[in-house]
Amino acid sequence: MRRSSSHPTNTRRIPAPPPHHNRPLIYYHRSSSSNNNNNFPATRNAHRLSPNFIIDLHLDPTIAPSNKRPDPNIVNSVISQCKPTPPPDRTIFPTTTTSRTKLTASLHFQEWSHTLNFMTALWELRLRGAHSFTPKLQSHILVASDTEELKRNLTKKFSDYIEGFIEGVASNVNDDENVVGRWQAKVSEKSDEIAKVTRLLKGRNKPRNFIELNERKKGLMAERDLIVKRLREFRASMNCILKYIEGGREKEGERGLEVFVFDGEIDWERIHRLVLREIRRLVDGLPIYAYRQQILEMIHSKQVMVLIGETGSGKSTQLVQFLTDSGIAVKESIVCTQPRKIAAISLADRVNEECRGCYENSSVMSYPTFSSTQQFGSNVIFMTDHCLLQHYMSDTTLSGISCIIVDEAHERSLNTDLLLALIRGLLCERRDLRLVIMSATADAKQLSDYFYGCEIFHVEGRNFPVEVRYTPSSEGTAFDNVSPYVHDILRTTTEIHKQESEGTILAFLTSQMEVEWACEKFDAPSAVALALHGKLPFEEQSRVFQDFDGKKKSYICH
Ligand SMILES: Nc1ncnc2c1ncn2[C@@H]1O[C@H](COP(=O)(O)OP(=O)(O)OP(=O)(O)O)[C@@H](O)[C@H]1O
Repeated sequence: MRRSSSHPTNTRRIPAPPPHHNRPLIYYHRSSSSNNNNNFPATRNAHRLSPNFIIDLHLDPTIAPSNKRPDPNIVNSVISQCKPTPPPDRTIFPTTTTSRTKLTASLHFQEWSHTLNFMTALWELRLRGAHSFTPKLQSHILVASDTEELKRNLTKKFSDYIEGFIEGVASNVNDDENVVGRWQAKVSEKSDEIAKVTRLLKGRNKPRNFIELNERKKGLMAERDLIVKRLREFRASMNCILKYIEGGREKEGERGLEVFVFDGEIDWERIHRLVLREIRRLVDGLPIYAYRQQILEMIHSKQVMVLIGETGSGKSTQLVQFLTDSGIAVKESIVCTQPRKIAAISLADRVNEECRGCYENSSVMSYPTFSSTQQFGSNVIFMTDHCLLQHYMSDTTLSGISCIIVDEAHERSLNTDLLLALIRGLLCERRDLRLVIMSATADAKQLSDYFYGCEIFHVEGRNFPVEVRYTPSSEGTAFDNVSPYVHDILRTTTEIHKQESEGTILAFLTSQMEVEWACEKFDAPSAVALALHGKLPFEEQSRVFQDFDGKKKSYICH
């Protein structure tokens, strides 16, 4: 039978804890140079007890800048919100924060029941968005049933939280978080519109109106289908997490390929990050998200596939994450090649940002240039196709790689084509190696024919309204040694910046000289012009990602 809150079997029992305080006692760790090297103020030593349990509160260093000492008031406010749970016997704030994960405070307890309540309350508050600390338990008295009890409590909290999202009811999530509810409302809205258009189609229409209405209906149905698919993906992922934390419980319906493969003890911090990333994916609504399970099923069952999706559909940033989550990179790396260094670096940065806390540190890397010392130790590596070719030269089996994604295949550069030809030869030798050829516009049939008639998967994209504006050309011939059209582009770019309060402009010119001239002449107080062409050194190219005091940007490209 479950024993009461104390631990009668504890032979190291120390003096009884002080009565519970209304407010926690607060101590600061002293530096090691202090005369009193026991870390507690001498006057308080009477209260000092070796704690049976410690809850360390860690803060993600990416949330709190590393040079800033955590504010004790924030911790105290969190502690006060954990009421009616008894507060810790002692709270200690470290004075230095050098670790990668910031230790913000240590909460000391003597009683297991108080520790359990506190841990549960802390996680509940975090799930409600009240704080960003990760509570980590240190137990000086190891009792197996304690661990089980804590796991049961946290499983219940997390299950309620996740089920709140799945159902799309705001019982456990607030209105802002009720993203499923909002998308479901959108599905109903689209269905109503479809019904309205269907009624109009049944009436008398001129042929032109009929065609327009029919097109509108098709568009609405495609939009609704995409939302329904995204919701299905979201539920599949949430069910997968639920199944894991609840120890293999099958959820009714919606069984498909496991989108997450879990291993070992539950890491609650990671689970929370995964849930938050799924919510973000649902909110962002990238088209590829709607096809995640279909794509994964194809990649897991076939060795090669061609993936075609419109620009911005999420191919480069999402596919590597889907594959990592589904377990393809457990032992070996997924390599995604890019034709340009800047793309390899910026994609790695972006993916790292999106999946912060979902994988181990250094799980996503970029190798923009080749080095013979490079290892395939990360889950995902973005590299230039040239870099992968160099690796092939030193190891023609490409050991350490489980999946190669050749991105931007339509560019058909010498490196890309050579790489594809070499991988084609390797596929017969390494039956475990998978290849995905990705592009927005490549000739999919040609690529499929070359790769033994492999499957082609199309990701239907989102359409955005495009407004075409014609600018009357400047009269006369070239002046200032540049063509009149460059003056026109400069004038139009400046005008758009004056009219629009936000947004970035991409302008394409035909030579490096024109780009440099345009950047020099660009003059709009609220914006900066940044050159982007292949001959720029990498540091200069990277300027496009910098922030210029919140000013809008124009990328003048060649
Ligand atoms: N560095 C970034 N900063 C902000 N948003 C980004 C960044 N990179 C990508 N995104 C967002 O992610 C979305 C998907 O980008 P991604 O590169 O995965 O698309 P894609 O289908 O590979 O496009 P393309 O065919 O042009 O390579 C973009 O529409 C954009 O909203």
